[in-house]
Amino acid sequence: MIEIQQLQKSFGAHAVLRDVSLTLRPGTLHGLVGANGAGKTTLLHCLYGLHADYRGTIRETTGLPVRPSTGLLPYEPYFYPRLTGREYLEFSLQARGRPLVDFNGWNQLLELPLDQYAEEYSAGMKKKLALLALLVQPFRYLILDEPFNGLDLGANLLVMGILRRLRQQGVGILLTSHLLGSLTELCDEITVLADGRVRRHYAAAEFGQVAPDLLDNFFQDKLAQVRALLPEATGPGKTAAATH
Ligand SMILES: Nc1ncnc2c1ncn2[C@@H]1O[C@H](COP(=O)(O)OP(=O)(O)OP(=O)(O)O)[C@@H](O)[C@H]1O
Repeated sequence: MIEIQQLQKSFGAHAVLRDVSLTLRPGTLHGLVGANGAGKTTLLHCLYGLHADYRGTIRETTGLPVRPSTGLLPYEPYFYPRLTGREYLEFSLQARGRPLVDFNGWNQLLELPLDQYAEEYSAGMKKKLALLALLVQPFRYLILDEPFNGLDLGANLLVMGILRRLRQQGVGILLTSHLLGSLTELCDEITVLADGRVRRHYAAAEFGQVAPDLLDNFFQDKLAQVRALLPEATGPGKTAAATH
């Protein structure tokens, strides 16, 4: 199990994470929700060791370091120029000191042109390639930053099926998404971040409360402002906006 306790991370004077504690258990899917800028990516980067200058503790309860047993799917995967998809996969394995494997089985699912330069892939294809690089390796934990973002409908369903299967095999998966429906369908628990803190942690039985809470806590005043900016139409065939 990975335990994050009282995590604090700032960029200069900007305190992004003020006090965040959560756990990632093997064999569970843990969803992380929060508004744009809430600090989700920052949290994942601290967890993966991309930021070292945080306060608080992040530890695997066995005492082993987190990084060697963890794979990260970045929000926007980056690929070196003039590297084919296949070469990127090979590089990913070599960087971890793993032997090369046959990519064909997984790629029959994701259908990427592996002999084309990765930098020339579409955004969705880049996401799939970064995901493929994780799927061909054994990891105890996966950290997935917006795994559904940019994927087509079929790939979304496929990835959901893959994540369920990995969970069943004991992998602990922490993922961010703005697609609340996907998270409630998939996850065992959901943590909502706001103001640099855990606003609330939800067990699966409480998922029905996530959307109403988000609406109540964060958006009710904004919806009132939308109603003020776009008043209800008054006459037949007329819009309020058109009367301005
Ligand atoms: N390298 C950086 N330098 C300075 N500020 C940063 C840096 N990275 C992130 N931030 C700031 O930290 C805050 C949290 O950013 P982060 O990317 O973690 O949010 P997020 O919850 O993942 O947002 P989104 O839903 O838009 O992806 C933002 O205000 C952002 O501007």
